[in-house]
Amino acid sequence: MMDAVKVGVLGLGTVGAGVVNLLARNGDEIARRAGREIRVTRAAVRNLEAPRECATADIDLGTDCHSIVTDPEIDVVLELIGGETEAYDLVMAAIANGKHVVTANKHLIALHGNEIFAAADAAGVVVSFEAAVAGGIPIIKAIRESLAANRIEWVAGIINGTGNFILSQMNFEDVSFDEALADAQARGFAEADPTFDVEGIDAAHKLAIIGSIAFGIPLSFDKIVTDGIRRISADDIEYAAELGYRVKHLGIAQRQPEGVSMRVHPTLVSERALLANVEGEKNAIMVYGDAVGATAYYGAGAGAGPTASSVVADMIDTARMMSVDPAGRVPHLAFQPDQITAEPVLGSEDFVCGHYFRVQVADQTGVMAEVTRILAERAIGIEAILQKDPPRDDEDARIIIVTKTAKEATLMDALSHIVALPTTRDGVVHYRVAEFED
Ligand SMILES: NC(=O)c1ccc[n+]([C@@H]2O[C@H](COP(=O)([O-])OP(=O)(O)OC[C@H]3O[C@@H](n4cnc5c(N)ncnc54)[C@H](O)[C@@H]3O)[C@@H](O)[C@H]2O)c1
Ligand SMILES: N[C@@H](CCO)C(=O)O
Ligand code: NA
Repeated sequence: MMDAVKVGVLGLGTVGAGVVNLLARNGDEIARRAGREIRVTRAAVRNLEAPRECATADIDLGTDCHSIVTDPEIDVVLELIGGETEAYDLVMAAIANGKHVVTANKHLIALHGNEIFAAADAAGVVVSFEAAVAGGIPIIKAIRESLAANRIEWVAGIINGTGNFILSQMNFEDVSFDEALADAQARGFAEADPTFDVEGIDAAHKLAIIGSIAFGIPLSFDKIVTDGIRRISADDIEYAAELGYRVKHLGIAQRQPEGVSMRVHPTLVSERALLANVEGEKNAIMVYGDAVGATAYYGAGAGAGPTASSVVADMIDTARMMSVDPAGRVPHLAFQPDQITAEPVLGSEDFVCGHYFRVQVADQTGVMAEVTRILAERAIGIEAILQKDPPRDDEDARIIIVTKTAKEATLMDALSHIVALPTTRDGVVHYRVAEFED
């Protein structure tokens, strides 16, 4: 066997400790797969006295990340400190020093990946990031390699475990949003700053990576339409259920007639669809390729073991292709770097999908006819209608409508006219609807 691959780890928290433990447990078998031992020789931590979830007796432990990324003895750097600025400086320094890098940091890759991969290509090193999207689910490898023969039409998934956990708790356990979030934090799924989970930012980081490797476009985090789960009400979850839908928080990257749409938002999904039935902190992603059709990937999107599973798989890949001519390696963003082309990324006004909306109106004859006339004038078809009494008010009625596919700008124009009717009492609640072929 060849010499051991020497690994320096930055950050020994949940994922870092998970990696050390996994290598300790399965190291022999991993070496049989990789063709050489993968050995963590150094690690940098913030506080040497803090308790660790892994054994460190065989690791040279220090507090200076920079001395690891510049150490001539280190072959591969694992960036597991998280965050944006410091991680960026360390990863760029590691690349400049000829190190291969493995990271679980979606924030870093989504915002700085274009620059990081260009630097890595120029230096002849590899930066791997399977753990950054959907933790233990091998979705990067699936899209980048296994589906490489396809023109990918769309990818849709539950890619934030915390958000899905909160929605499931609200749905089945009848707990409040804040209780469910506190539970997710206690269980260790939530980001250090949980607004990243709740506002959809974490999912948008992951979707930027998915969209890029699916369509061969640059990472475009700033163009993703992003909406979180805070505004989802128990009433709408109930009305949606009556109409045969579940409200899920999805990331969707889709080819549309005028470009690609990339969006993260609460979405009504048919209760029969696979994605509607993914509960708790689990992640699931569907990828539709023109040759293969719809494919689905399900599993743990977070946690020490699942995330370490992807980090170590990337280390095995790295160990195998360290000796391979860089031109023969799998490109970072799935397409050859000179073949990545910027396609128009659509704004929400250009999205074409079904829509759910709820509006409160005076409970009088003719009001429903007015609302449906406004939709018909714009050729917006109706899929389903529900009328409900609002809580604590018997003079009003709530109208809930699910439309057929319509351009969002057209729907918004209709809603502005509906809001302007003298019989409309209250603002409009609006969600997008998706139908996925399983
Ligand atoms: N935990 C998960 O389930 C999960 C899943 C997928 C991806 N990730 C990503 O993996 C990365 C690590 O996440 P985590 O959950 O292990 O976080 P964590 O907070 O448990 O661990 C990070 C560790 O890095 C240390 N650290 C921070 N700055 C440092 C520095 N300058 N020098 C030395 N040590 C430093 C912290 O003290 C901490 O122990 C993040 O990018 C995260 O988004 C985590
Ligand atoms: N906070 C993230 C962790 C995994 O990326 C989630 O809940 O999915
Ligand atoms: Na993954």
